[in-house]
Amino acid sequence: MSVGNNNVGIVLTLSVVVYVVEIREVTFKYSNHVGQLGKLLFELLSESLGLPSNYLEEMECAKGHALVANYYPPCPEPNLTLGTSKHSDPDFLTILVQDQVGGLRVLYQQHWIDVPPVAGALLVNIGDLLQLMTNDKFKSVEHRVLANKIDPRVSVACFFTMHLHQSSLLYGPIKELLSDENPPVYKDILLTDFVSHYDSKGLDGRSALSYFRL
Ligand SMILES: O=C(O)CCC(=O)C(=O)O
Ligand SMILES: [Fe+2]
Repeated sequence: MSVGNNNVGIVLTLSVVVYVVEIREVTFKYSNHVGQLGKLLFELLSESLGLPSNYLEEMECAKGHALVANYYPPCPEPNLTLGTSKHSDPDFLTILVQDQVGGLRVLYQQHWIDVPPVAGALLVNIGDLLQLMTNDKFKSVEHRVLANKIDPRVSVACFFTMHLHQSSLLYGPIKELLSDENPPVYKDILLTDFVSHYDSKGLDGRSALSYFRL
């Protein structure tokens, strides 16, 4: 190999390293910001339930989050490919940023409704665990993603979840929300119960929550 080629090799390697470091920094910053936003949302959600504003944070709902980047290659026949199949998120809350391509749909009254991308907007989904804690007051929406015929699509989901942490807390319908008219419809569970059921069930299109109904 000539000296010239070596130089090109070194420049390319350096560019890749700089690029990877930049991606790491951007990801780290985004993770911090979205984590703060999650904390604020849990405060507002606690208040909207008539609970002290730190209630959901005390329940460790904001303690852990995981970022997942999704890439959907284009497909000439979107109906013949999976995209993301029907599911509800197995977490407390999800904050999603999607690009301008579209394809996300939510199930509302047995109909699939498009969620059109709005520039600069974040999308917030209630997850299964918050549905369980609120005794069905908040709903973990079922959704899916169709691939686009022409354009690739990218989204980044931030899942507020304790899947990656150990927690000995019990999660069940919040006692302060229960009454004779609103008895608990779910068992109290450990997060490990939820995670092992979710993992063993697989992506079969059915909610993991029904397993924990009383
Ligand atoms: O790509 C999207 O818009 C949503 C992806 C999703 O539902 C998920 O990762 O749980
Ligand atoms: Fe999802």
